[in-house]
Amino acid sequence: MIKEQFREINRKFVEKYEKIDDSKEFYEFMAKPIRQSFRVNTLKIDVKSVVERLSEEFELERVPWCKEGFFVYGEGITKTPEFALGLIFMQEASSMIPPVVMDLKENLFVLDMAAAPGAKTTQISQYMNNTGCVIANDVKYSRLNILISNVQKYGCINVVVTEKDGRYFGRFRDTFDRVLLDAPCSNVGMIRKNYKYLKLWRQMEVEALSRLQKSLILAAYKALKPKGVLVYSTCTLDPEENEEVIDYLLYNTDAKLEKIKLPVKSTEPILEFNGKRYSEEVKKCLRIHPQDNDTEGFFVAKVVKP
Ligand SMILES: C[S@@+](CC[C@H](N)C(=O)[O-])C[C@H]1O[C@@H](n2cnc3c(N)ncnc32)[C@H](O)[C@@H]1O
Repeated sequence: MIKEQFREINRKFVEKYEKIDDSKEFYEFMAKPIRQSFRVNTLKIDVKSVVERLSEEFELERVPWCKEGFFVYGEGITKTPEFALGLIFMQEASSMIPPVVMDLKENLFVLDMAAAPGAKTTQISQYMNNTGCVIANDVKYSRLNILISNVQKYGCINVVVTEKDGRYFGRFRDTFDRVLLDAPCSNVGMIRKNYKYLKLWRQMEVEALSRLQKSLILAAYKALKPKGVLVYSTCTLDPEENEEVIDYLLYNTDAKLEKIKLPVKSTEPILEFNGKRYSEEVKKCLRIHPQDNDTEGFFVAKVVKP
């Protein structure tokens, strides 16, 4: 049984996840290899042309919640000229959601607080049609090369890359029209991609990340303009890194949550965990378990500033 295999690798993980999702499907999908998907880069080409050409070689299936997104079946998509030329970006389907719900349009001032390697930065730039300005920031010098090379490869001329701790941006009060905090997290959603994330998972690390995420989201909210939109996302399923972070923001600021309406299946957000009760408002967040849509596990919250 898959759960028992998981237990052999990381007993504490299974003990905790018995309280989050103990279904057979959860473990089945956690062990199943992830489907490949890509997003068409409409800064360089239209969706129809790419789909027509790639359909000669691959079976494609639309991602229901992202009109430029496709699942791809068959080997070799990263060996195609489309990939080499930056016409498609290999991106996990659930990770396409945050830019889709940011209400992006031309000429906005946007902060992508934790941006490397740039999947969402390039998607944001694309939705702004290369206008306005996107500050794509990451704290890790070693990850900036890949961020910069993706920005160049995908033809994003409205992006400026910075190397700061995300909390630095809190000083720019009421500045950005949109902020994305795609936070560093314990990567439980990525276990499907690589079992190393199961081996590496530690509750102590989850708690440390939760503290970091709370300070990052507070800075992100400070930097947001009134009437602006802040999107918070993680690719993990631990409530301390998801609902608890959003509950913390709601408790400490005047932030409001907006319900995310997309054609995507989801799991009820968690309202109470280990004796901590969260605001009922967190019901508006999107908690995606791997079996919901056969994707990575993912969490998204859409916040607005009055
Ligand atoms: C989930 S990844 C971001 C993925 C990226 N948004 C994308 O779509 O390609 C989280 C990122 O947060 C960065 N990070 C970690 N701590 C940070 C901090 N204090 N401030 C800013 N970025 C941070 C990591 O280096 C990592 O690149």
